Amino acid sequence: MEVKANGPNDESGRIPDGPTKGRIPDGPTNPMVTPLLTDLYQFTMAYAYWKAGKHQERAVFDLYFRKNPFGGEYTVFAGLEECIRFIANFKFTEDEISFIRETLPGSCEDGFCDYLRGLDCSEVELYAVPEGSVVFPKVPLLRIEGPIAVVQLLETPLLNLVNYASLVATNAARHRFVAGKTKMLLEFGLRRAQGPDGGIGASKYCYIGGFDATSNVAAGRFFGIPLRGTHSHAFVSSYMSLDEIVEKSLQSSDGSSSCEDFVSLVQTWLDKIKWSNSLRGVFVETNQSELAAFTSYALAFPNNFLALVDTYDVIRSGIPNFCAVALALSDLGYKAVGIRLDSGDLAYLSCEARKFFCAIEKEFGVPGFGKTSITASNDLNEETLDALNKQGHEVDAFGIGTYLVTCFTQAALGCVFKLVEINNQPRIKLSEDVSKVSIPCKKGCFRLYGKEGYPLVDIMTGENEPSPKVGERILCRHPFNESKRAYVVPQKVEELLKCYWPGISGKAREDLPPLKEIRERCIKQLSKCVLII
Ligand SMILES: Nc1ncnc2c1ncn2[C@@H]1O[C@H](COP(=O)(O)OP(=O)(O)OP(=O)(O)O)[C@@H](O)[C@H]1O
Ligand SMILES: O=P(O)(O)OC[C@H]1O[C@H](OP(=O)(O)OP(=O)(O)O)[C@H](O)[C@@H]1O
Ligand SMILES: O=C(O)c1cccnc1
Ligand SMILES: [Mg+2]
Repeated sequence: MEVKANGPNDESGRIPDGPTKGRIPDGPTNPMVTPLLTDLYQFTMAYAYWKAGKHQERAVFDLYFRKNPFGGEYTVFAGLEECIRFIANFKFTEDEISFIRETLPGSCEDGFCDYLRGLDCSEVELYAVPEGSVVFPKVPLLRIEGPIAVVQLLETPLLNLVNYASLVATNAARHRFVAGKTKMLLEFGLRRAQGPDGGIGASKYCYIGGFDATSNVAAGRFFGIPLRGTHSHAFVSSYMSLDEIVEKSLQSSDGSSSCEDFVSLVQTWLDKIKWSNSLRGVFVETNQSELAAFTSYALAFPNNFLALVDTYDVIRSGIPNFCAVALALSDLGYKAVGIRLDSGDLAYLSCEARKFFCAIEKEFGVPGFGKTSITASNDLNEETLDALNKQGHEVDAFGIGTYLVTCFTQAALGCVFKLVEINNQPRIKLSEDVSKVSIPCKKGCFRLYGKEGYPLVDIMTGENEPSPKVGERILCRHPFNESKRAYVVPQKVEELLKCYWPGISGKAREDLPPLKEIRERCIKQLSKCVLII
């Protein structure tokens, strides 16, 4: 079979949405993902297998995790597309083979280099749970079967591609759960992420986990994730006074007229607000450099005016200044987007901002002004979101960075890759810690659904055991806890492991869906699971 070298199929170099049926998937998104992105011991074992003439023995490995992260009850599986891109394009370059020859401790026979030269994943079969699925401990996310030496080489990269992806997608899903369905969630983590791949991966997998958009421009381009952003404190503090604004004219939104001095219009509005019945006394003099920054930003983006209002004083300066600019825009037919709060008591300030907006709507008869959007950011995480909910707040969108992308509360998911069968013989890894004992045999994995269409339980069966059947009672036993067992009569049985890489077996291959579909799967599954947790 023909296997393509790393790199996208698309000649423009763009990463397309997802490979179509029958086509060799493009190479990994990150060009550092090569056959050398593995641990040295995979190569020493591969060499020893080869030397012993054992390398072609057919092995089955399961990739799974042992415990849900963040002390939670579920995990979102992510990273599959990158795994398939990797194995579909698995091929050593001459340079890589030379490096391995020099690197292996002691001697490395030429025959092994010839073996590596001819190696690809055509004899490998990879079955997986669809990406974006809600998954549970011990049930394989991937089942990889093939000649033991090559599958051994895949262990580390597959774990690398699945572990963080699933962890951060789960973290995103948890933030979504606390924030609620109606809030806009923005991933702002690139500056705090663990390097470029951590940043790109976080943006992609937080989107799968239910975030709406990212500030990461590269991720927007690679994956088509919606891009959103505001501006920073630097933009505000870079201005000194309104005199700095030289080009003051602004056309109305329908192009029918032009305001020659938008700055004066803003000042007039600020005065009107200051002396209005309902807002008189709320503020005295606002910060004029902040007003200059807002005015200037509005002149640049009259259709997308969003202001960061906490550089000096949110209530006495930021909000009145924002409203003056927004009302001036409104005179010209534009609708301001909203504000961002990045410090202080976000619950209190968001409520005060909402009151101010509602007062403006009433006072000046601007329909919809009370609903002006409020974005909050600054070290947000599950706990702070929960605290804000409990206090009551008026935030419409949350921008979340550090805690989300670094998975601050749990460093790794802890997926493992275990040999469960070789030459059709089961294999087990024993441990004093019973939760670490591997579950032997090549398995079938099924999700059983109840009457209302809700998932009840995931069950693993030996490959040669009969599969669960709709309407037939089946005993489901916990693998390590004898007392946990239940009879289930499934109303629907879903086979969890699907063939994503058939090698040369001739089996049908599942399509890799576009990112949006993966995200929809995740959101749909979580809406069913979280109800019953
Ligand atoms: N009402 C609230 N309830 C619970 N946590 C909140 C609330 N408002 C803000 N927070 C959180 O409290 C923390 C405040 O942090 P910190 O004191 O470092 O920031 P700040 O002083 O407001 O802003 P900065 O230092 O960035 O100017 C942040 O994690 C923020 O998300
Ligand atoms: O707080 P996070 O969840 O990581 O979200 C991203 C943060 O990045 C930006 O500012 P930055 O933190 O760089 O500067 P600041 O702390 O002065 O706001 C932004 O204003 C957020 O505060
Ligand atoms: O656009 C923003 O407001 C933004 C982007 C990244 C980090 N903090 C904020
Ligand atoms: Mg910050």
